[in-house]
Amino acid sequence: MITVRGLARQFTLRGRTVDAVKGIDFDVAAGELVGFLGPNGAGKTTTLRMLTTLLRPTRGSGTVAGCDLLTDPKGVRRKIGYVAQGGSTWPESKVAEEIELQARLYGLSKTEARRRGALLAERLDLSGLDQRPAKTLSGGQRRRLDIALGLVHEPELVFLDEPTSGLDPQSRANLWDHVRRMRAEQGMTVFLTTHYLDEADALCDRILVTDDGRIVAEGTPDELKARVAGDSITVDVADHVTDAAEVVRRLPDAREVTVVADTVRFRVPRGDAVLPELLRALDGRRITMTAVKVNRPTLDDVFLSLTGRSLRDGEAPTPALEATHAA
Ligand SMILES: Nc1ncnc2c1ncn2[C@@H]1O[C@H](COP(=O)(O)OP(=O)(O)OP(=O)(O)O)[C@@H](O)[C@H]1O
Repeated sequence: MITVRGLARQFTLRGRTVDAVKGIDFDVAAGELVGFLGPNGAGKTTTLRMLTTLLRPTRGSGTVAGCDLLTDPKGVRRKIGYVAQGGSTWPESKVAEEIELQARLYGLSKTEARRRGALLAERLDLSGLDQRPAKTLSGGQRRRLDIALGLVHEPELVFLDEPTSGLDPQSRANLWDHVRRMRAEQGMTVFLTTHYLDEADALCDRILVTDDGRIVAEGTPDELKARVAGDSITVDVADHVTDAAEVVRRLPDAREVTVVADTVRFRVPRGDAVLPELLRALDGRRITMTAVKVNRPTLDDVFLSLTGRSLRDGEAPTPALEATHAA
């Protein structure tokens, strides 16, 4: 459904060149729900804008829904749906009017526009709201209306840019249910961008992990997590964090030791087995531990082990201690 080779985009702003996307390759099969996961500025929106023909690539090639990105952009646009970050509703228009108008813009008859509007409203839980002006909807309802507008012409492939950005946890989970159901009922292919780890984990069949304009890993959430062998341990200390990191580095099989503020993080094959020795060693150096946590691998660990940075909070580890291996 999507094939992309060497896709790149450069911007020039006030004499400065930014390589937003640095030559990426990937494929998406029909019916897949694929997530493009990465931190702010990784190049997700730029990639999406190229795939939806809103932005011309500087280099590379691709086909989207069977049409060539460079030579047949109109063909691509006819076959896809695109739900942008900001949405595109008129604040004063009523929900049903908005959906029907969008359907009419795609050339559907009045009757067909009404039929599809009613169907989408029902599928996206908007039926009771069809006479409400868009400006009175909640954030979650608004996003569902945006999705309805992107699906009105029954595309075989839909692009969602950060679909749950700014929503509260309950509305996000609710939107995931809707996306899953729409995909199952309509057999659509879905390609979405997100910087939420839980969203990628819960929703996507496959994830492309991106950073700084490149794809750094891809796989199912489980495959990606399986790459990061072992548990992650986080130790908070009251003081002497550098000494605590030294203690950790001497533990058998400890790796990826990083320090942020008063916290030492590292990875070992079995977290529970190493704790007694860790406690003894810290005690021996008179270092006061204030908290300790043992976690199974997450997608954030995958990102951390690939890039040395956390996707969750953008924090940078202390460079001197980055990825230090046990002596
Ligand atoms: N029109 C533009 N002119 C100059 N630089 C741009 C332009 N659009 C994007 N960039 C730069 O390209 C890089 C990638 O931006 P992009 O918006 O694609 O990232 P993103 O992963 O979607 O981030 P976010 O999650 O914040 O939306 C950033 O450094 C951004 O500042």
